[in-house]
Amino acid sequence: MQLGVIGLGRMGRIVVDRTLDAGHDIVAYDVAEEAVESAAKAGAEPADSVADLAEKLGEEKRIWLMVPAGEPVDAALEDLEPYLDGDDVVVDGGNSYFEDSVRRGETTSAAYLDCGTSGGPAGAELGFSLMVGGPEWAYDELTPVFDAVATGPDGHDRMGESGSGHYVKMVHNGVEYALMQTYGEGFELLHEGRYDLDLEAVARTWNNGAVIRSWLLELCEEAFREEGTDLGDVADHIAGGSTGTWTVQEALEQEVPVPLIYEALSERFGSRAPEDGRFSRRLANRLRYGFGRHEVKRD
Ligand SMILES: NC(=O)C1=CN([C@@H]2O[C@H](COP(=O)(O)OP(=O)(O)OC[C@H]3O[C@@H](n4cnc5c(N)ncnc54)[C@H](O)[C@@H]3O)[C@@H](O)[C@H]2O)C=CC1
Ligand SMILES: O=C(CO)[C@H](O)[C@H](O)COP(=O)(O)O
Repeated sequence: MQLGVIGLGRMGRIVVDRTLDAGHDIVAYDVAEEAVESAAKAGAEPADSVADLAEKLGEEKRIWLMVPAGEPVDAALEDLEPYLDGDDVVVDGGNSYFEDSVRRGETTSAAYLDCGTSGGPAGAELGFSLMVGGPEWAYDELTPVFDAVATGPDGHDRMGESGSGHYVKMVHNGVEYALMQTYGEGFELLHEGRYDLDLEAVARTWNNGAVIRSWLLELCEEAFREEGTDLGDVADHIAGGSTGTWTVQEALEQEVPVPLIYEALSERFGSRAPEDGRFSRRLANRLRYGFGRHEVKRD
């Protein structure tokens, strides 16, 4: 299949590499020229604008957006719109707000798939977990691409109608915040508590057979190994927060209690006020590098 990929950063580049490896033909565009050059070196056909990308694609266009959520998605869709019709398919693989995706599904001429993507740059070799919303025929049509980008056929599924993919990913991120918070609290107690513990050894032991083993706990182990058991100069500051905020807003609207997700979100907001460093938040700061290659804020 021929696929256009717009947005060649940490995540989009993985979409390019994995689909090329699976034998698909890629046309690649990014506002950053060096990202396009690098994708071309890997085997993609370079495009120098969204219009150029659309013109290089055949009659039935299949396009994957992997740009930051919000205005960049609308900008790319506006440039694509003159080239699209109902036989085309556009996938938004970023962390877009689900109501934006519903709106875009209604206003874009192509079939629109909202695709929640999990696994992060650190999971590139394994492939991603993909949560897809939108028209069934478009999901079926893109299945060979989803097979390549995901861990395999079990790593993606159609969640339901338009918006449902990004809705599921939003809640996934709320869970991610709460898990990070609870690991942080446990390790903070162990760090401040009565024994002089090697936290890398604790995490490694837990990761081998314990009930609470997980990929995030493996990333805790990696953080202690690379930063030291006291996390060295990792700052008490957690960035991000948009998907967690949407999760809490939606929970309030649905009258579903989500106290753990709310507490995790408020810890992030609290971390941005000047105060004494909190160990749990410093660990969360470092874990975001582990799974997302987000910048580690340092003192
Ligand atoms: N990094 C992560 O762990 C994950 C990120 N995501 C989501 O995936 C999307 C992309 O994230 P990353 O790759 O991490 O971001 P990134 O910042 O590494 O890459 C974004 C790329 O989009 C390009 N870009 C921005 N505006 C553009 C436009 N109008 N036209 C063409 N290119 C444009 C930038 O030059 C950059 O190369 C975001 O929505 C993010 O929330 C989803 C899951 C995990
Ligand atoms: O979706 C992701 C992981 O699943 C991204 O890494 C996202 O950036 C995480 O959210 P935040 O930036 O609010 O920590």
